[in-house]
Amino acid sequence: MSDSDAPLLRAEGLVKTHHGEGAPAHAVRGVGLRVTRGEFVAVTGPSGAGKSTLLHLLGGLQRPDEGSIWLDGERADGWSEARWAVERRRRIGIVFQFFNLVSDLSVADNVELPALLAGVPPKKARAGRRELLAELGLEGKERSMPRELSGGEQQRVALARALVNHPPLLLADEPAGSLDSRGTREVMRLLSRFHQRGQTIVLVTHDARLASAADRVISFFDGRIADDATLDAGPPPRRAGASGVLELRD
Ligand SMILES: Nc1ncnc2c1ncn2[C@@H]1O[C@H](COP(=O)(O)OP(=O)(O)OP(=O)(O)O)[C@@H](O)[C@H]1O
Repeated sequence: MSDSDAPLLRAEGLVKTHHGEGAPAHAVRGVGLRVTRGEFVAVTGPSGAGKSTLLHLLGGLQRPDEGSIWLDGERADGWSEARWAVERRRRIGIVFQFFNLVSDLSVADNVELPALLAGVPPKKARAGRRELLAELGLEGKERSMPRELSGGEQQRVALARALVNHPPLLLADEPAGSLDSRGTREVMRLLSRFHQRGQTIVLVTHDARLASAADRVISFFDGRIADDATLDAGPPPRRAGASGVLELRD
């Protein structure tokens, strides 16, 4: 159930300690966060600060030791694995640094899969996949396998897969972390474009340039929020072209 007055995402008092082989890693040490609909929030900070752990908690990929998470006003931290899996198909799209595409499925099948798993009729899933891949400049690559694509192309496929069910929330974990500067610019441009259309985004990155695409930057340090700043709005996100018609800014 959706509560339109609630922030799209809210977390309170999140704590997560990893117990590996060495000393416990106190990755997230008491974090509260609210993300409203339409925001583009970047979480930046040095390596090991706990950014990815935070994102994994917000997407239900890891469980907090303490604290609570609400999605659309609904308490989410008690959800089962199965429920989180359903919600990651419907309401939370995620992109990762290393794309995590299914290597033995074609580009088309990778993108269609979450739609089919969510119960979208095959014809509609196909149409959604076609539209997104065309929009992302991948219409000629539908039958390709992920290994036949460049890193930048694979990340665009991953973005299409994350957005095929039109989730209100997109989480991105270092989406340009394994790309060259051209790929990074492309990811930045695409995230900005989807944000301009109203997509809510939480982006984890240590790349200040990528973070500058966001309208709010949270600095994460040693498992805590050190700073939370709304950036200048800058130029308006849409401008009138020569025809007077509003165009997306690239
Ligand atoms: N699965 C895990 N098991 C044990 N320790 C972990 C695990 N995941 C993360 N850590 C530790 O938790 C701390 C925070 O890691 P995390 O990956 O969240 O930081 P980060 O800010 O995303 O770093 P980076 O920018 O390098 O990805 C680090 O000390 C890391 O070594």
